[in-house]
This record gives sequence, C-alpha cells and structure tokens, in this order.
Amino acid sequence: MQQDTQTMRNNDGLFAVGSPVTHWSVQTSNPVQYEIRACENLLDPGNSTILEDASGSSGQRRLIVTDGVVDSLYGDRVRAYFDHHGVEHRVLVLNDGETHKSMDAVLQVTEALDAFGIDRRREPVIAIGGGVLMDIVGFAASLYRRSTPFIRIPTTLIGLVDAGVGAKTGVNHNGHKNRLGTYFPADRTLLDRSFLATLDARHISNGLAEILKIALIKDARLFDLLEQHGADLLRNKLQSPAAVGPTPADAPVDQRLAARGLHLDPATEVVERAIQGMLEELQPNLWEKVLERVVDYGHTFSPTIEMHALPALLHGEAVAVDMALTTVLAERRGLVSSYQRDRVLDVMARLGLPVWHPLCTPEVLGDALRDTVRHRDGKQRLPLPVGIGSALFVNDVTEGELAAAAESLAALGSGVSR
Ligand SMILES: NC(=O)c1ccc[n+]([C@@H]2O[C@H](COP(=O)([O-])OP(=O)(O)OC[C@H]3O[C@@H](n4cnc5c(N)ncnc54)[C@H](O)[C@@H]3O)[C@@H](O)[C@H]2O)c1
Ligand SMILES: O=C(CO)[C@@H](O)[C@H](O)[C@H](O)[C@H](O)COP(=O)(O)O
Ligand SMILES: [Co+2]
Repeated sequence: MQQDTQTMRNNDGLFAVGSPVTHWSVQTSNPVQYEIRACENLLDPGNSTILEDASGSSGQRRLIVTDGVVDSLYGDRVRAYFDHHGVEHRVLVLNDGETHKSMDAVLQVTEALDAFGIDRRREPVIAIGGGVLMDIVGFAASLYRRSTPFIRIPTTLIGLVDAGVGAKTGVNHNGHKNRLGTYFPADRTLLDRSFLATLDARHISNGLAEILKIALIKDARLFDLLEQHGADLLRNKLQSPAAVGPTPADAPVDQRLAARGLHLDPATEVVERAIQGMLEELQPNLWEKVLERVVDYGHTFSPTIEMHALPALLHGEAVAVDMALTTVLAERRGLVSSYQRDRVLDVMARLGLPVWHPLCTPEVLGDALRDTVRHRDGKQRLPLPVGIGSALFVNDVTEGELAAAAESLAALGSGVSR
C-alpha cells in the first residue's frame, strides 16, 4: 500500500496520515434512543408491557433487581407476574436507601448477573425501585460486559419524574455524592404512578422538590399548579381522580372533565409537565457537553449538604434547601421580587419541604461551591431563577454573598412552617 505522505485515507471516519502512517484519527457517533412510557397496572399478569423489548418480542429469562422495602410491598406480585408469563427469573434484593448507594451494591448486581448467566443482549436487567436503586442498577448494567441493557420501573416520585427519565447512573464514593457513574440510559422506562400509593408523605415531598426545580427554572404554569394543588397532591399521593373510583356528580368541574378525559387532572398535568420539562433540557445535551444546565438548579450546594447530613436529609430535601438559598440570593440580586421569593418559600413549606438547614454555614457552602466549580469545568455556572419560570447563569457568587443569603434565609426560614 504505497501512498504519498499527504494522502488521507478516509474510510467512514477513519483517517490515516503519512506513509508509513504516523497518525490515525477515528471519528464515529453513538446514536441513542430510549423510551419512557406511561403505563397502568404494570404488574397485572394480563399486561405484557414489561416483557416487550423494543422490537415487541418477549424474552424468556430476566434478572430483576429491587430493594427490601419494594420487595416487601410488591415482591409477591413481581414473582407471580414472571411465573404467569413462564419467564425464568431471579430477584436480587438490595438494601434500600441512600447509605447503600455504593460500589458494593453495584458489585452485588454484577455478581448476580454472572450467577444468573444473563444473555447480554436479549435479556435486559429489570430495575424496580426508586432513584437509588435505579442509579445502582444502571451503573452496574453500564459496566457489565461494557454495557448490558436494562429496563427501569420507577416506584417513587423522584424515580418517575427525574431518576427514571435521564441518562445518569452512579453511586456515592469517598464521601461525595454521585462521584462514580456513567451516562447510560435504560432502553425503556415504564412509569406506573400507582406505585406512589404506598410511598410515604416524606418521599412524595422529596419528589415534589425535583418537580419544583423544573417549575422554578422553566415552567411558571407548573409552579402555579404546585401552588394551587400542592397540598392535595401530597395528600392523594398524585393519584388521579379516576384512580380512586367514580367521580361524584357534585365533584369540582375539573375533576368531572378529567374523569371524562377532557382535561388533565392536576396530578397528571404536574407529572407530565415535569417529565416534559426535564426531557426538553436533557435531550439536546444528554452527555453534558455544555455545562450550563438549568436542571442543575438546586444541585450546586445540595450534593455537599446531602452527604454531610446523610442520612438525615433526602436528596430532594437537600435540593429544596439549595433552591431556597439561591432564591434568596436571586432576590438580593434583584432577579426575583421579594413577593416571588415569599411565594416560593411558601410553596416549599406547603409541599412539606425544608427551606433551611444548619449545614448552610459559610464553611460548608464555600466547600460545596469549590467542589461544584471542579464539577463544572472551572466555573460556577450557577443557575439562578429570574422571576418564576426562567433562569440565568452566574459565575461571580462570593462567599460573603452566600453567607448573607444564608443568614437572611435562616431568618425567613424560621417564619415558614412546614
Ligand atoms: N440518575 C438521575 O438522573 C437521578 C435524578 C434524580 C435523583 N437521582 C437519585 O435518586 C436518589 C433519590 O431517589 P429516591 O428518593 O427515589 O430513592 P430511593 O430509591 O432510596 O427510594 C426512597 C425510599 O422509598 C422506598 N420505596 C421505593 N418505592 C416505594 C414505594 N412504591 N412505596 C413505598 N416505599 C418505596 C425505598 O425502599 C427507599 O427506602 C438519590 O440518590 C439521587 O441522587 C438520580
Ligand atoms: O439529581 C439529579 C441527577 O443525579 C438531577 O435531579 C439533576 O437535575 C441534575 O442531573 C444535576 O446535574 C445533578 O446531577 P449530578 O450532580 O448527579 O451530576
Ligand atoms: Co436531583
């Protein structure tokens, strides 16, 4: 193969230069498509959705991974489902909760994949649980044989609107939040809101924090829905009226319209807008090449606060404290009016969320900001709300400004009751 020194051999993205060749350049893309589908009664044996892969065929073997709480609530129905469909299966039950979101859990999953002898392409792993469970299983699936497909069935609100719709997987490591992880979306995410019926109020609030995040940075209508219906959503665990039996004739008009499919009931509209808003931000920048990400809102200080407080603060609760602090900071910069600030803090309280935490000290906030700057390639890229429903990015927040905002929030927070 004699070539002159300048010949570039272009073979669909492979470039070789020189003779003898001294320099090759490989360029390719990795198209990704994944589905998120709203479903009902997923565990009903007559519903074959779980077993349909993207091509619609059914598989014969599955490894299911869940956690102890979910297994105690749904494990019998899960096993009966796969028995009914004649699918050989094994259920791996992990410990639940943030303190078990670790590499040890990931290795438990990979060892179970080995023991089960999973077929890497035809037998997707099935994750049934909340955000912690799905992050662990997703990370394990991304590592096993360099990628093994998985399916997510979220059973918490955070899982339904956030952890189950993105591409991120990962675990906490060395005391840091999500320090190890990959970008590896599930082939399919199947959303069944009825799982929330067994979720306690604190975890419903936890998920409402991530919905409030989307509202504050890009969806004023969503904020209005949370302000108007938040307490009811918390009380009825975001179950739609149709799910709780026939609509009485004297029910409010929007419930009667919703029952006839003519109007989205608040729970459905809130969940749908939260997912839509998240996906609008994720799809164009799924691998986070651009680090100005409005969905980072509430995630500048919260990773450090959450890990310092572990297990006292849930993820969404730490996000809420972060959003309360940055709302106060935005008001002090004139980006948000004091009336809007008070509306936001009031809605947080109504949703059962904290607005302040003793860890909001200058030292912790300073450490958190420095770590986030490292996470965001040397700049703060801190999203701040502009009014309610939009945001801008700043890179000039000082520790003095943070301390003043935290002090102001502590005073405001003491007046806002959960
Ligand atoms: N990957 C992402 O893009 C992404 C996005 C947001 C949050 N997260 C992660 O998600 C985690 C928080 O999610 P989470 O709050 O769902 O965590 P989780 O998985 O710990 O679930 C919360 C608790 O609820 C229990 N539970 C789950 N489903 C239940 C049900 N239907 N009924 C009763 N109890 C149930 C669990 O056993 C657990 O004790 C954090 O680690 C966060 O970092 C990831
Ligand atoms: O918590 C998460 C993702 O873990 C989401 O709610 C959040 O909007 C964003 O993805 C943030 O970027 C935080 O993600 P990261 O710190 O885990 O990278
Ligand atoms: Co989050």
